Amino acid sequence: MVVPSTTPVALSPPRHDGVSGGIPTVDMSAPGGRGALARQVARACAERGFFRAVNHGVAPAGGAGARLDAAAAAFFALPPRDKQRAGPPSPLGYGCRAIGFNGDAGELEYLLLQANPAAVAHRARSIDADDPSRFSNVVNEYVGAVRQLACEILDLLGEGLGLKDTRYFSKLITDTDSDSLLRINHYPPACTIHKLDHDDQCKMKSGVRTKTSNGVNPSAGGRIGFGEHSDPQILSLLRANDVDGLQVLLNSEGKEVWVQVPADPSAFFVNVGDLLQALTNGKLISVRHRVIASACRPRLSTIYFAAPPLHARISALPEMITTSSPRQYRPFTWAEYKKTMYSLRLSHSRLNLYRAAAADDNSNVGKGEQE
Ligand SMILES: C=C1C[C@]23C[C@@]1(O)CC[C@H]2[C@@]12CC[C@H](O)[C@@](C)(C(=O)O1)[C@H]2[C@@H]3C(=O)O
Ligand SMILES: O=C(O)CCC(=O)C(=O)O
Ligand SMILES: [Fe+2]
Repeated sequence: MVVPSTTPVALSPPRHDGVSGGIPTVDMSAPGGRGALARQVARACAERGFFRAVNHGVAPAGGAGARLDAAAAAFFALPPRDKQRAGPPSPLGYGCRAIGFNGDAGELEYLLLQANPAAVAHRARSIDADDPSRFSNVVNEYVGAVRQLACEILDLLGEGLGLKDTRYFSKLITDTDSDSLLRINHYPPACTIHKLDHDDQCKMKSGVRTKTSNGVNPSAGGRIGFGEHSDPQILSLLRANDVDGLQVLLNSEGKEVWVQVPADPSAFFVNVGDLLQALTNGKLISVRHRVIASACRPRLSTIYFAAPPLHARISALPEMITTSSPRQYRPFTWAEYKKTMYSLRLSHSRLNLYRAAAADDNSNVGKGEQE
């Protein structure tokens, strides 16, 4: 059962195996050898669907990450009218408060970009009109670095799971037609004076109306920055500044509890997406997470969503299917899954619509079923 509260559980002290407060930490440069690292990554993704990657070698201080953060901060500091030129989100582009097409909303503004150079160059024209290549160079540099880390983690997973083709997952996301995204979220401070600024900013836009979202009452203790959901893609890599807000839904002694993820600007937070859960026949779990944006300072986060090409067939790998672990999901394409996901609310457990047992009855798939 989901604890119906925005108050997360307290953290417990670190365990000997790198798990602190239920959140595993993986040292990507640990000396223990590749086999041990692969097992650690696979274990974290199987037990939690989530881990904190440290010493990853990407975006060290002053590097690609810092340059992207500076470009993003400069964009979000622009007057509302200038930002609106990069919106409304289609779903790509600049968005303010409204998330997706079905009435979800959060206390944030964002840029959502297709993570390939041609698409970034095109979008940059409306994001940095003075010098579009300045913005696209910074984004492309970051995407190149973070994609490399995503591939490394996916290869470790391939090894840790004992796949015949250990590079199966990483090949999906390096295909030239890969449908990966980069999202930059800016959560304004929750303090009243700034909140008014943000209200003004969002009023400028198209007058999008939103239904109450996510089934969570923000007055129960926090402002919903980004409502509860799982990420639909293969793997997500998140980096944020030093402002807390991210929470993950973890299982603790048979109960589901929201756990606060302490901010760590030097780390990447890695989470398993729906497609990886389907490809591993449910062995790895697509973790549900959300952002409670109650801090008095702005939170800036950047998420790389590693995805396959639209035509990729998502079917559990043979090694993941055994007599004791029969096929859980029917095969589908990423294009088919995307269509379903855009017809649903943010919090929907959309992968359940593809359960093998439910496959004979496809009446709910892609028809905008609401929870
Ligand atoms: C409400 C929605 C927004 C979303 C598409 C969806 O219909 C359901 C999934 C949402 C999500 C969550 C993770 C990522 O932030 C995102 C870009 C994605 O791929 O799926 C968003 C979508 C979005 O904001 O467009
Ligand atoms: O902004 C964050 O910290 C997380 C947002 C998120 O989960 C998402 O954009 O999918
Ligand atoms: Fe997410």
